[in-house]
Amino acid sequence: MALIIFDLDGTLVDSRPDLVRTVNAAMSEHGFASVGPELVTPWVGRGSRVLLAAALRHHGVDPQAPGFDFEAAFERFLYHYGQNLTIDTTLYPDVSETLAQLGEQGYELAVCTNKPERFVAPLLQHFGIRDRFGALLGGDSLPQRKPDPEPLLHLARHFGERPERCAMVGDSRHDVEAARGAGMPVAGLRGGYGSAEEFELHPPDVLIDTLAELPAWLSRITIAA
Ligand SMILES: O=C(O)COP(=O)(O)O
Ligand SMILES: [Mg+2]
Repeated sequence: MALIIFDLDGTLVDSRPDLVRTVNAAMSEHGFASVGPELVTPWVGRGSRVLLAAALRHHGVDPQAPGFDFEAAFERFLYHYGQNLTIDTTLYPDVSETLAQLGEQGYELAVCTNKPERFVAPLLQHFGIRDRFGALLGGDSLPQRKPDPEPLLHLARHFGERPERCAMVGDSRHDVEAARGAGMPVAGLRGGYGSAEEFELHPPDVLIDTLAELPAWLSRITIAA
């Protein structure tokens, strides 16, 4: 048995439109105008606090300024996040089929995302793929989050697997860095939220354009179920 760990945003789902909605709804409470996906996308990937802080900085607010109540702003941000979770978010092509195929092949599957934990199961449930995964980790589930390797190592321990018998699949450098730190092979999905240059600087073991390419890669490396 082997474990495949999936990133969520930019890997299983394209949540960009709803993340833009969330940012804009939260910023409108501070009186700021809407911004587009080209600005918001690079802010995503290191968790919601980093996303909110980037949005505030863009609008000229120092999130660490002594007079600014970041925790209150974050609570409102999470409220809007929950309200805008599945409006325009889509499942990427081939995701359902590939997860089903990998499950049938005997792989354990898990999600490791920097998205807040409370939104992970509802989002997967919305697309009917929640039950494919034996474990879900969000960005606030542990003290560490990607690119720290600990969440991946935590999942490996949870399933009783050695890291070299696990694999990571993600769309950003944070996924590659976390996998490298954990000693796990990693597949990089092109076309997610990470830029092409990111994968040049942080190359995964394989670059794929769709999850449908995963089973062939997995059968080539040594973690075969
Ligand atoms: O919420 C984020 O920062 C990104 O989440 P991801 O780790 O699923 O890409
Ligand atoms: Mg991602």
